[in-house]
Amino acid sequence: MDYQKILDQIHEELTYKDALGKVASYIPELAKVDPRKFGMHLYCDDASHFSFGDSEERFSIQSISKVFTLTMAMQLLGEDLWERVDVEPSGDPFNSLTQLEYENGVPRNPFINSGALVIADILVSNLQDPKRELLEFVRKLTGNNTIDYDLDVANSEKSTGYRNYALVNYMKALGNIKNDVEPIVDFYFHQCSLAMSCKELAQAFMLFANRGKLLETEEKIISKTKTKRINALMQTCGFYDEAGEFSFEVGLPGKSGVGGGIVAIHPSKYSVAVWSPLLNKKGNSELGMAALERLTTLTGFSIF
Ligand SMILES: NC(=O)CC[C@H](N)C(=O)O
Repeated sequence: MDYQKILDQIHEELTYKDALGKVASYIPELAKVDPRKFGMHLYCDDASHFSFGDSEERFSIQSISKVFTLTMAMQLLGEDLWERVDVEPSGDPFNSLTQLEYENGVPRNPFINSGALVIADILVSNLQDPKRELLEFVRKLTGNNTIDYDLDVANSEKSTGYRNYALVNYMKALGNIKNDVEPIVDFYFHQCSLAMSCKELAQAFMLFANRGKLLETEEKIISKTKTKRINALMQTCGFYDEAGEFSFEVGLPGKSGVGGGIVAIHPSKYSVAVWSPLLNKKGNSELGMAALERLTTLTGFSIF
């Protein structure tokens, strides 16, 4: 498969000029990002790399970080985790409060904000220094020790993160949060501020395309069963109330973030990341979704 040729075609076909989406502005620091940015990186299971555009420029990975924290929490708690968070698509926006009301404070899944905040609570309970351990985990997956939090983004979100504070407070009132509110949201805003490039995200997510092992060393990070479950959750819940649309158009497990990044994997073939900060109304990258639709159409392969 000539992946570079396919990526070049995608680069030629798609431009920010045709996109109707908008850069996220509810986190003030994200509003400063250049809307013309567009990059894509595909990492193949034979260790070859293919890319175009701004694929090596770091951006705020935002909700993509929820896959890393879920992986860490699954390692720590095993099956007990599912008593605190469910595994069903929400059909609601990522920051919705309403479902919690009639579902007793148990979030629908770990990829909506409420679910990720419960995961953050679990990591705060079980780890000495969760921010450092998350950083170490992501650095290990990428083999890159320069990956770090963007403190301007973390502080910016903290200053406007009323909904996330509300979600934690509400779940605490309903008994599904164990720690104080502040350390949980502090960890959550940091995880969302992780700055990574498409190349680094594709490297980090290869684990999920490679049955839980690092590609370079074959070191096992998580079991095949956990890998299967994380991929299933990305497939059904990775795009909030647009998870069906992403499955329909692209047909791969994936995860998006309001920084404009999307990562997807094709088990036993590749991991791929794309970045364009222009978001559609559901908070997913408009060009990113289009690029991945073209990828599975032009290659003729998806998981379906
Ligand atoms: N969908 C996202 O990427 C949302 C993450 C963002 N930090 C928030 O909590 O609102």
